Amino acid sequence: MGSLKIENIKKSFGSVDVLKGIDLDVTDGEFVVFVGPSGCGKSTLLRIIAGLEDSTSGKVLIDGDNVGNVPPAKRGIAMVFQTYALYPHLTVKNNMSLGLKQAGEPADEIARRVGIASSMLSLEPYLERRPAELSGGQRQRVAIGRAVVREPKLFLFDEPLSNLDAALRVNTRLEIAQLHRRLAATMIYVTHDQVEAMTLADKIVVLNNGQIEQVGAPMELYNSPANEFVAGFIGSPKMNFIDGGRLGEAAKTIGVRPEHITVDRNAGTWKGTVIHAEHLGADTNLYIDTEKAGLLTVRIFGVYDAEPGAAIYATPDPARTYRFGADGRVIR
Ligand SMILES: Nc1ncnc2c1ncn2[C@@H]1O[C@H](COP(=O)(O)OP(=O)(O)OP(=O)(O)O)[C@@H](O)[C@H]1O
Repeated sequence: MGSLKIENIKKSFGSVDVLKGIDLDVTDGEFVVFVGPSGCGKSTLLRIIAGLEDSTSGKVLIDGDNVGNVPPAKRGIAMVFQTYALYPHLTVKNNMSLGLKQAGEPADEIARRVGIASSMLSLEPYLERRPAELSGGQRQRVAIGRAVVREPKLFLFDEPLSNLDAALRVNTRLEIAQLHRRLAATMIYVTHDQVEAMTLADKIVVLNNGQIEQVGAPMELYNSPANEFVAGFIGSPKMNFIDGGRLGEAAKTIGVRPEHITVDRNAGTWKGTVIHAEHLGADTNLYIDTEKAGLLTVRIFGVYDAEPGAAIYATPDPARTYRFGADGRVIR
């Protein structure tokens, strides 16, 4: 079991309110990702769940028990950090077993759990190596393995992939997704990378400035963002925001994603000029300066040849256009 409930968690550092009342329910087995811009309070919230930081007020309940006075080691959680935090003088095997030895687990049980974890994470060839003899991706797998052997109620990941290069990030992301499926464990994962959030999460919690902006399944946030912040944060390239006044609309802002605009050389809604084309192979990102709607990013599937300076028309899909009020909330 590994359910988590967070009730009205607030945290201030001196006069700075870093978390302003967070409520959240995580059910057993769920993969929940905290995402948000730098400094929004993601790591602080994770550290409060782990017990590494005290909240100023509010409650954390794990499997229904208030863990306010329970030290980190007794909360049934295992945490994986960005920096791996491995012991440099211990072998991979001993890095993974140390916590269990300290907890007094019998040797055969330790061997069994290390065996399972190292096979799951393809670490068998490296068990006798020290961290310095491993690549960054392998080190992070050891750190994850060390968490797995503890069989925790809750896994907490604090930006575990951010020190890896792009290719390794994709591989390790896949491994974490598979691990979640195999263990059916509850995982809480912090990242500022919205692609990681979209691909891993059952449920995404979008944080901004110490508050939750929206909680929902990845496609729910993509299709039905509650407000301008979430609309702009989820999706890449970012949603285009156009001043409603420019378009003669009552809404303060009109939003349309780059992939929901089509282009044509001869006719369309907004006449403009190609500023730049980015050829990504599978898609093309076009930057178009339009008279009516200003600068737009348009994502076209496939190759699209467009010379800077060429005249072009952009047409938004009216069914995929969002309207936001002065308070930033979506108008339905
Ligand atoms: N010990 C501390 N003392 C004072 N301020 C702190 C402390 N720890 C964090 N903060 C501040 O709290 C805010 C939230 O920090 P936190 O690390 O939770 O953000 P984050 O969303 O995880 O950011 P990042 O993505 O950059 O890691 C920041 O403004 C940070 O400067």
